[in-house]
Amino acid sequence: MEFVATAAERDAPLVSLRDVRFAYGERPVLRGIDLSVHRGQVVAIMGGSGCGKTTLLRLIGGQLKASAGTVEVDGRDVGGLGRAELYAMRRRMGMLFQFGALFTDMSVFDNVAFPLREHTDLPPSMISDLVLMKLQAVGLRGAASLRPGELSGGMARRVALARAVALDPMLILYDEPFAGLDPISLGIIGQLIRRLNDALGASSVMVTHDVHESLEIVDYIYFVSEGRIVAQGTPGEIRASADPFVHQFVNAEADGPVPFHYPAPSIGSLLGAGAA
Ligand SMILES: Nc1ncnc2c1ncn2[C@@H]1O[C@H](COP(=O)(O)OP(=O)(O)OP(=O)(O)O)[C@@H](O)[C@H]1O
Repeated sequence: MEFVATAAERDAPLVSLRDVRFAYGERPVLRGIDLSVHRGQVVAIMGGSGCGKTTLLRLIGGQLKASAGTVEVDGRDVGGLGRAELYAMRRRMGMLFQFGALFTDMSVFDNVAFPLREHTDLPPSMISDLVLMKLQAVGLRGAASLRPGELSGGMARRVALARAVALDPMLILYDEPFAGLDPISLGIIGQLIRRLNDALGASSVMVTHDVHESLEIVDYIYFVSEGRIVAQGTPGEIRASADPFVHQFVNAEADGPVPFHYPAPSIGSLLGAGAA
């Protein structure tokens, strides 16, 4: 039977988090997150170190389960999926992990072919065509036979991008896609993230510290602090915002609402503790 999406289903967000809470053991990390990613959008999640951004991506990707609240992707409650359903859902998600994490003992070609070989029964000739198309899309068709060790950091990130979109995902999750890149590579990766998203008709969620690059390419930004969304808006709204949080991020200020120190007892109490 042919499945025809209703207008309401087409307009519903592809990703929807409602009052999501999560703790590692006793330690609460997310304290009630509401967030939506509409179809076709590229959305950035920003926040200080350790505020729970990667945890949010893992919840959307189904690697973690929320302690409370719901995480829906394409109308399905990710936390309620069985193993086989989750596997099928993940096949429709592309993931770019921190620093790309290519397989160093495989060629560029084999790295990009990996998800196709894992998840499909396509014949080698078709896999080859698809891999070369993805490498062409990131400008690296000529580098197919190289090993990751022979690539610059920016090139390696582009290969990781090609691998993340090898299966034409509906949703692409990026964890710090700009980390460690020089300014030119950073611009190239930003443009590729936008272009691949639009060419594939996908949606993207990107965890990043890079506010300036993000403002150039995303449709919407969420700022997370202490487990909550503290600010959100389109790039235009963020640029015009007088919110102290947003201001601290946009201007890369060390002092502001985002604490510099990991929570700890006062140094005075610790220094005094050893005194006789
Ligand atoms: N497996 C784990 N077990 C226990 N605590 C964890 C685990 N993973 C992360 N944490 C803690 O949960 C908090 C949120 O971690 P998370 O990686 O989501 O933050 P982040 O915002 O992505 O940080 P960064 O920007 O520094 O990568 C951190 O304080 C971290 O120490």
